[in-house]
Amino acid sequence: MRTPSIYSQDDPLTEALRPSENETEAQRRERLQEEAEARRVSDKIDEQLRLEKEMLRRSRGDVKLLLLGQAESGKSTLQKQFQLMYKPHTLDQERASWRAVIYFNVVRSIKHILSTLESWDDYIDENESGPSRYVATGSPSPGPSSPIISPIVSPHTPNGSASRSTSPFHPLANASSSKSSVASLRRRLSPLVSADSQLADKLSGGVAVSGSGKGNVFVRSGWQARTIENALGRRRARPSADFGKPEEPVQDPLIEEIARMLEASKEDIRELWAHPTVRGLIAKRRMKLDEWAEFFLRHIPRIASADYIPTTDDILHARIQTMGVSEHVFEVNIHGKSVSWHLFDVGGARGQRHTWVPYFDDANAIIFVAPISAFDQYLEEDPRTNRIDDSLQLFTQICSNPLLKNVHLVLFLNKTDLLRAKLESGLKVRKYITSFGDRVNDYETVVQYFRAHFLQVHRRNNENRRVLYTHFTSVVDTKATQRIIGNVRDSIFRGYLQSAALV
Ligand SMILES: Nc1nc2c(ncn2[C@@H]2O[C@H](COP(=O)(O)OP(=O)(O)OP(=O)(O)O)[C@@H](O)[C@H]2O)c(=O)[nH]1
Ligand SMILES: [Mg+2]
Repeated sequence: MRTPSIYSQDDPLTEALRPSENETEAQRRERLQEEAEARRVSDKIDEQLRLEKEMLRRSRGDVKLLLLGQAESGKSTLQKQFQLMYKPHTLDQERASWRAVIYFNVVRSIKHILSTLESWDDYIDENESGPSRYVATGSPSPGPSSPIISPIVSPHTPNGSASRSTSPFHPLANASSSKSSVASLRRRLSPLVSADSQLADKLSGGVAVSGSGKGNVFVRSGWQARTIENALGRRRARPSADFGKPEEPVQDPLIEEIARMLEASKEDIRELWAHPTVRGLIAKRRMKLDEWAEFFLRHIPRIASADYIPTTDDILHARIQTMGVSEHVFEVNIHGKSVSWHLFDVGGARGQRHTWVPYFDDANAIIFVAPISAFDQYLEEDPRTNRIDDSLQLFTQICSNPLLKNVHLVLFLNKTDLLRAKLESGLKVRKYITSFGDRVNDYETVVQYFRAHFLQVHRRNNENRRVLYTHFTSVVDTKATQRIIGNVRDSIFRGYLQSAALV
């Protein structure tokens, strides 16, 4: 009896390949061997096809969520909140790496304070006097083309410091007694300040990015593992029982040196921060500090201590610009079913926005983050453009983009904590946005005013009659943000199931 063969009875090819009647025993063994090999290869191909199909099916089931918005709007901070919610142990593992970013934020802030003080000192030396009106430096600028709101052109120079005012209310006018103390603080802090560029190089891997604003440091996805640990070429071995515990601080020589300098300068930094001249400049808004600068300088005794490990709150306040697009994957449990969510956190500066487009094709949802505290701020990349107006223009582009017409759209009107603080400190919206007019300058009126502008943009660019979900947020507030993330997750998933049912 013949050994079962892979050849079928009715197939013409099989018929052609059928072994001859007078096949020898050796030929038969060889043929069976070849058939077994062919079967093995065929099974392997089948298995590969099956796996590919399964992967395709699974990837079709994944949710792709883009975080969009201008630079400093809070996208990466929101991403950290997702990480905290769905992969908290990974934040613990990278906790020590954030020390370098926070040191960098502190050093840059001190540098900014000292250089602003220097520019006012120069003014004092020149001993000018004149009308108390801000004048924008550089060539006269017409402002952005067709703004959506009516912002006033920036009164500030691109580096964020006020242009030289000739105000008789000069904040240093009565501060000559503290002037020498500023000079000695500057001298004592100069070694720390000059470490700024080395720190920047360490974080960015020496990559300078043009056309993206401040000249701040950009980092690519996964920098925590690459830049700090790989720079050392080693990672501290940990017993497996320690898995998931906070990472041991990595002994990077530069970071340790800066930690030492910070500890030695702790008192000087505290003194500089509390200095009446600095207080005066800040109160009179002649010195504008980044939000994170205020947060970290307030906590300097803790941050400058030798055994400092960043808290979760510190990590949420740390500032580092995103370069390109970085993907974060989370397993999200919905109704007992685990679904992979791919979160794409993008760089929001103008020079980075072209990198978003390849991700538009298969996005399911967008969270557009707009910082509504920024009504008195201007783009670093283009100091003529009011930041709220830039957000509205960007939101118009997103709402009207044909590639995104079926995407579930969520709007975060963010930094409401900072907005509230600005309004409470007496800052007037109409000073920066003339169309605000004589409305009441309180929190509720202002947030509804900005919300109405975003809703109007959406209404005017809404052929598909999709719903816009809006939330007032402060994404550094973990408890409130996690509740909102829960809501957003459910609404995105409902929208996602509906669109899947239509396919
Ligand atoms: N107080 C306060 N600070 C916030 C809020 N959202 C973000 N921040 C801070 O604002 C800074 C900028 O936030 P990021 O999340 O880095 O901004 P981004 O949108 O990712 O910026 P790019 O990566 O440049 O596009 C960080 O220092 C955050 O801690 C908020 O709601 N309130
Ligand atoms: Mg970012």
